[in-house]
Amino acid sequence: MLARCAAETGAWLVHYSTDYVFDGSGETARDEEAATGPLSVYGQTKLEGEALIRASGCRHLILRTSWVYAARGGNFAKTMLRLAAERERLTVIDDQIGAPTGADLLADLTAQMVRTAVAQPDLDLSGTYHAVAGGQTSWHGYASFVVEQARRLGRDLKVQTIDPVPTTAFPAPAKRPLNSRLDTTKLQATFGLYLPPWQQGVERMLTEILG
Ligand SMILES: NC(=O)C1=CN([C@@H]2O[C@H](COP(=O)(O)OP(=O)(O)OC[C@H]3O[C@@H](n4cnc5c(N)ncnc54)[C@H](OP(=O)(O)O)[C@@H]3O)[C@@H](O)[C@H]2O)C=CC1
Ligand SMILES: Cc1cn([C@H]2C[C@H](O)[C@@H](COP(=O)(O)OP(=O)(O)O[C@H]3O[C@@H](C)C(=O)[C@@H](O)[C@H]3O)O2)c(=O)[nH]c1=O
Repeated sequence: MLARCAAETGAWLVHYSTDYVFDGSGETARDEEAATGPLSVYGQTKLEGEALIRASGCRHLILRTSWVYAARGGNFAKTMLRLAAERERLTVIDDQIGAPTGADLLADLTAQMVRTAVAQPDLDLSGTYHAVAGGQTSWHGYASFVVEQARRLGRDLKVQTIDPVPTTAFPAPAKRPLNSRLDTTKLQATFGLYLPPWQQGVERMLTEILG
């Protein structure tokens, strides 16, 4: 419906999509042209949303992102902080690889992209872009970084050990992709934007909530 309205009025539509549109095979970063293959209903419906937007003919920016966090609301980092305060031992998956991405970074990117797209209609910047922070890690690497930084910021945590475990040790009703690496070359080259390493944004969020 939003896409139809945007097509009728000539408005731009910004849509946030996900790494979960892919099947997570392999070990290299996927670009926007890579074949999709969602493993879950969530990924499938996100992919269908993308397709409907493209088919509507509206001008759009589809931003595929991953592992989103913010200072407000719930997220994986906050779950880890809570569990690390309660328990001596955590077990965290180390074979799913991706990039934690801050909602603030996404907001900045979106603002810049919309400004450029609207100012230069002849360039036809409508399309799909991978939008994640730089670098990569596992959920285990992410959790370890959060605990280390929280301690640096003076938080007293009970946790002594963070055990790395494979996905198979963490049964979940919805399957998650193992490889969530997204190649952001297109976004950076098209809009001249820099994507900082994921640690920078996570550090900033922790300083905001703990500092
Ligand atoms: N979290 C992640 O790691 C990732 C998320 N995304 C995408 O980002 C988007 C946001 O995800 P996330 O922040 O995790 O989701 P949340 O569930 O945390 O937030 C969804 C927000 O949408 C609002 N909302 C839901 N339904 C409606 C509706 N019918 N009308 C108006 N508002 C509505 C909710 O309002 P209320 O609080 O009032 O219910 C809530 O504020 C989704 O499209 C998701 O697919 C993509 C990649 C990664
Ligand atoms: C709580 C916990 C989770 N985990 C694992 C399970 C899971 O694979 C991973 C992250 O858990 P979450 O439930 O936060 O993950 P999840 O909700 O699947 O996160 C995803 O959300 C959707 C919206 C997206 O689009 C994705 O990009 C991604 O961010 O951490 C552990 O290994 N140990 C733990 O103690």
